[in-house]
Amino acid sequence: MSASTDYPSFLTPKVANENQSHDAAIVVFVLGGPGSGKGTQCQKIVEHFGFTHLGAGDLLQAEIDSGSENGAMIENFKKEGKIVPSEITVRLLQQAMQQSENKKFIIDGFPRNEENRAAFENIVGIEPEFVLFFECPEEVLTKRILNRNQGRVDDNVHTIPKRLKVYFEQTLPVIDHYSSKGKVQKVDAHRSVDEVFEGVKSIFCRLTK
Ligand SMILES: Nc1ncnc2c1ncn2[C@@H]1O[C@H](COP(=O)(O)OP(=O)(O)OP(=O)(O)O)[C@@H](O)[C@H]1O
Ligand SMILES: Nc1ccn([C@H]2C[C@H](O)[C@@H](COP(=O)(O)O)O2)c(=O)n1
Ligand SMILES: [Mg+2]
Repeated sequence: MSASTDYPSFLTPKVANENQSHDAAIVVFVLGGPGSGKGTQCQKIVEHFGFTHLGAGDLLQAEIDSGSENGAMIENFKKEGKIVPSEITVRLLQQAMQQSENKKFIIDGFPRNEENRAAFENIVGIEPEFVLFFECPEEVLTKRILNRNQGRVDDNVHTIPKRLKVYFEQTLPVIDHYSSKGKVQKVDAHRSVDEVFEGVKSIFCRLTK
């Protein structure tokens, strides 16, 4: 799969159920622990497969930066490693999807908990095509985050354990949910960026058959 115009067949818009029209969006959720490489790999997926990348955390950060009325509350949740109320995050995702001319989205860092998942289902009404899951040991996650150096308010020894706790207690059950529906595509993320992307590519290519 080389050019971004060379889309695999599963990306062709289709009618998933009676509530979805022919031009319904295609959604892939991207999950994994904090620092597992979701954002890094999403950039590469965009380049190779022509998706639009929507980072839930990035959209929330943009709300903070814009000085919106919810900004201070969102920043507090982020500092404490907590999940922002789903209605806010889902509305931001929905707006970004509606404003995009693309209909193929990788949604990174979402759904982080059961409330996120239910809100997306109720408000947006689209089931993910599949869920890409980056699996990585906890100690590697911590090292990567502490080395990230991007000035994030949550990349510190106070917040990292809280983020990991939320991941294990709230996000893994969401992954289990999709796993029980046969929708999870797991990738070993404890390898180099290029090796991880080889795994990602093979998943996209396999799903075209
Ligand atoms: N395969 C890899 N090997 C080593 N370092 C990596 C790898 N993938 C990403 N990194 C680095 O690890 C850090 C975290 O990566 P990234 O920001 O992509 O993770 P993330 O899953 O989006 O994290 P978060 O959930 O906190 O947003 C970055 O500094 C990135 O450059
Ligand atoms: N579905 C989401 C995604 C993110 N957040 C908040 C809490 C996270 O710690 C922070 C950063 O997200 P990341 O960039 O690590 O994906 O944003 C949330 O509340 N709900
Ligand atoms: Mg990220």
